[in-house]
Amino acid sequence: MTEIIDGNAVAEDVRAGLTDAIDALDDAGVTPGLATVLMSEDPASQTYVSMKQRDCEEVGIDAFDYELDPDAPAEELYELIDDLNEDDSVHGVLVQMPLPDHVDEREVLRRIDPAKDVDGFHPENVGRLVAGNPRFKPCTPHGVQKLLDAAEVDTEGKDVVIVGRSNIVGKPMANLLIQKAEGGNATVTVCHSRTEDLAAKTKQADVVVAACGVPELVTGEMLSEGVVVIDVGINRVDADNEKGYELVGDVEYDSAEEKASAITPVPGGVGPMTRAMLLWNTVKSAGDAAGVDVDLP
Ligand SMILES: Nc1nc2c(c(=O)[nH]1)N[C@@H](CN(C=O)c1ccc(C(=O)N[C@@H](CCC(=O)O)C(=O)O)cc1)CN2
Repeated sequence: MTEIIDGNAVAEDVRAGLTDAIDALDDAGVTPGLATVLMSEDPASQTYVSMKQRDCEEVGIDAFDYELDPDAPAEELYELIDDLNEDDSVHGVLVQMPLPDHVDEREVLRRIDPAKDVDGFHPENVGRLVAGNPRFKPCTPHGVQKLLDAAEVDTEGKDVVIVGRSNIVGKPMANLLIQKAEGGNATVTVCHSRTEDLAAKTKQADVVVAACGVPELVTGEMLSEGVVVIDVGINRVDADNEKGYELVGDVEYDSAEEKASAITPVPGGVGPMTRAMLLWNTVKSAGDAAGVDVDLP
């Protein structure tokens, strides 16, 4: 029997577990605040940002929403970040990716105060993660860790194959999984578009994390019996329904499920965890700023 790892349920547990920390901060006169910055008309990005704002309101985090015209000069975004860095009611600054081509993503990430970088993308925070001393774990890989814990998947000594080498998922995921403390003690292989014979790599894996952004790239044929499959992909593909699209992962679900001992669905797998861990990081940031020792789930 394959276990379907329910990301909505695990995310709900994380949100419920944050209540004590938010109450403790409230007792200290602090309300955690998250600023989201959207500079895109991409419908998926707009959906994710509204979901993040709704999540904040649900748990008692102040959501400050900023939308910039995608054609606005990059300086407008840089100045907004500078202002948010100075604002004491803001504990987390999130700039939704991807950004328009004329904006220098590296400059944006460098500009965010590392103490408010709840995405964990600032070079200082990337360095801390690689060194095994993370301030903020990036939300998606952190969410994947929580899903593995919830499904009681122990990665210690296991072969984990990550398909995808993005800065948002593949690279930080690999760094977390190889670590001892709060990591996974796993043997990690990172595959990408130039990997020769991808199936040979995925077939020898105990756990496959698919995060390449290619719809249904990983099929059951490429997996071994009993594998744990974590599907990070969320691709909108054209469909003859009301929305005009459906969401599919980077894994071909039906064939993979036949082989897997546990698998995450799309939607309802990793996506909700990305959002839950953003709340987690924002509450941590507020605690750090206020010098309040909060108990995080
Ligand atoms: N600044 C950031 N930008 C982006 C990140 C990020 O972590 N920080 N990650 C991705 C997308 N992402 C977060 O913004 C994200 C993706 C998916 C979901 C989600 O809840 N998905 C739902 C389905 C939602 C839908 O109906 O479309 C699910 O999988 O069940 C949340 C966040 C890129 N940018």
